[in-house]
Amino acid sequence: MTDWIFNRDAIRTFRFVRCAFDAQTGVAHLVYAFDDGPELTETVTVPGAPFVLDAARTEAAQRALRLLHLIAGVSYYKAAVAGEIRIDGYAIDADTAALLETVYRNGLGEFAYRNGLDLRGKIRFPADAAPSQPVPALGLRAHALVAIGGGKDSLVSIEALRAEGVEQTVTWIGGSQLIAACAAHTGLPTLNIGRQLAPQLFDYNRQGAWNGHIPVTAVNSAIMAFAAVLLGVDQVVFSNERSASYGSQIPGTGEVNHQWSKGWAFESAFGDYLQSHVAADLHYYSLLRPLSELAVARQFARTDRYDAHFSSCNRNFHILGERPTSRWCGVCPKCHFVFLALAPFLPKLRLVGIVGRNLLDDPAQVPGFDALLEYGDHKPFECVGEGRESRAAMALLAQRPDWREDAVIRRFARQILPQLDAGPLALEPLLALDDEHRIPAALWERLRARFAA
Ligand SMILES: CC(=O)N[C@H]1[C@@H](OP(=O)(O)OP(=O)(O)OC[C@H]2O[C@@H](n3ccc(=O)[nH]c3=O)[C@H](O)[C@@H]2O)O[C@H](CO)[C@@H](O)[C@@H]1O[C@H](C)C(=O)N[C@@H](C)C(=O)N[C@@H](CCC(=O)O)C(=O)O
Ligand SMILES: Nc1ncnc2c1ncn2[C@@H]1O[C@H](COP(=O)(O)OP(=O)(O)OP(=O)(O)O)[C@@H](O)[C@H]1O
Repeated sequence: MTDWIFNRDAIRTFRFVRCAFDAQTGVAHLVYAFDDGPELTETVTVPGAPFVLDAARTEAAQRALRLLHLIAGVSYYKAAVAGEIRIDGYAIDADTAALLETVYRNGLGEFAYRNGLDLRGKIRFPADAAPSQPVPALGLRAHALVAIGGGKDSLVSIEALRAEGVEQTVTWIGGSQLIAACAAHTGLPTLNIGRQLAPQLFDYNRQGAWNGHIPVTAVNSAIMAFAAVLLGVDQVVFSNERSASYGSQIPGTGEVNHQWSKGWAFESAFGDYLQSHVAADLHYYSLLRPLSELAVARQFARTDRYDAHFSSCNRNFHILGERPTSRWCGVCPKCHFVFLALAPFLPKLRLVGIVGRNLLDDPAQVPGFDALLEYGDHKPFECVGEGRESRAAMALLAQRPDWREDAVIRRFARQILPQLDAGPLALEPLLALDDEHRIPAALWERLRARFAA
C-alpha cells in the first residue's frame, strides 16, 4: 500500500469506502479510495455536539450522511474519472443513482469541457437496493439554516427573512474570515461548519490528477441538509438566483454551466430527493430563485449595512495560497459583473467606494466586460448574470450623465450598442419575478411584494 502511486490513467475504480458520524464530537468522516490505494478521508465538523437524537432522527441523519458522502465524492472522482464506481458497505436505489449521475455529469460540465473529456453515459452509479419507501416527517422545528457566502446574494436573503420574522441561523462552511465577518455583522445566530478535504487530493493534483471545477454548491447543500437533521430544523435556504440556471454558450459544444448546482435543475432534484429520501419535512429552497441577478442587485442596493464587509470576488475563497490584499480584485468576471449589475441601482460614489475604483472607466477592462456582453466571446465560466442582463445594464448606463463618459460605457455606446436590437435592452422586464421556485407558499405570499418593488 505504501508504494501506491497515483496514476490517473491506470486507475480503474473509484470507491466510496465508508462514512461515519460521531454524535459525541460532531465529526463526520467521508472515506474514498482509488482501486486498492490509500484511503482519502474528508472531514465535516458540525458545531453543537454532543448530539442526542431519537431513533427516527438517527436514521434520517444516517441517510443524510450517505447522501453527503455520495455527493462530496465528486472532488475525488474527478481526479481520475475512473471507468467504474463502487460503493462498499451500503447500497443505493435507482432514484439515488439517478440523482448522483445528474449531479456528477452536469456539475462536472465545465471540468469536462476544459479537459476535453466526454462524460456522457460514462458515470454510472450501481443501483443495487430496492426502491426506498417514502420517509416520514421528523417533527422538525420551524427554523432556517441560511447559507452565507460573503457576497450580496445571501445578504439579500438574510435581510428579507429578517424582515418577514423568519427565525434563522446564518450558516457557512469552511474557514473564510470574510464570510465570518459578514455573518457577525448580521447580528443573527451563526453556525460555522468545518470542512477539510482529504490532504492527498492536493498531492494527486501535483502528480497529474484531472483537475477543474466541481459543483461546490451541491456539496455545501448536502452538508447543510445533514446539519439541519442533526440540529432538528426544517429549512435549508440558499440564495441562488434565476440567472444561475443559464450557462455559457460555447460554439461547437453547446451550453456549459459553471454554476450548474446553483441552478433550478439541481435545486428541484435535490429538494425533492431530501423530502422523499431523508425527511419529509425538510425543505430545501433558494429564496432568490424567482429573481434575476439584476433584481437581486436592486434589492441589495436598499441597505448599506454590509458595504464595508461583503465581497462577491471568488479570489477571496481559495483553500491554499495567499489571500488577496483587497476584498475586490477588480479584474475578475465576478468583480466586473457585480460592479455592472449594481451600477444602475447604487449612487456612483457608493459603488466606487465599495469596490475601491471605477471598473467602468478603465479601458484595460474592456475585454472582460465584452465577455459579459457575449460580444466576441462567450459568457465567462463564473457566477455572472445572463448576457442580456449585462447588455441591458450597460445600455441604461449609456443614457446616464454620471456614467456615459466612462471609458467602457463610451466604447459600448459607440461600437456595440448600434448593433443591438433596442427591445431586449429594456431593464424593467428583466426585473420581473418568475414563478418557478420552491419557496414555501405562505412565505412567498409575504415576500412577493417586497421583491417586486
Ligand atoms: C476559490 C475558487 O474560486 N476556487 C476555484 C479554483 O480553485 P483553485 O485551485 O484556484 O483553489 P481552491 O478553491 O483553493 O481549490 C484547491 C483545489 O481543491 C479542489 N477542490 C476545492 C474545493 C472542493 O470542494 N473540491 C475540490 O476538489 C479544486 O478543484 C482545486 O484543485 O478553480 C477550481 C477549478 O476550476 C474551482 O473548482 C475552484 O472552485 C471552488 C470549488 C469554489 O469553492 N468555488 C466557488 C468560489 C464558486 O465557484 N462558487 C460558485 C458556485 C459554483 C457551483 O456551485 O458550481 C459561485 O461563485 O457562485
Ligand atoms: N462557504 C459557504 N458556505 C455556505 N454557503 C455558501 C458558501 N459559499 C457560498 N455559499 C452559498 O452558495 C450560494 C451561491 O454562492 P454565491 O457566491 O453566488 O452567493 P453570495 O456569496 O451570497 O453572493 P455573490 O453572488 O455576490 O457572490 C449562496 O446561497 C451562498 O450563500
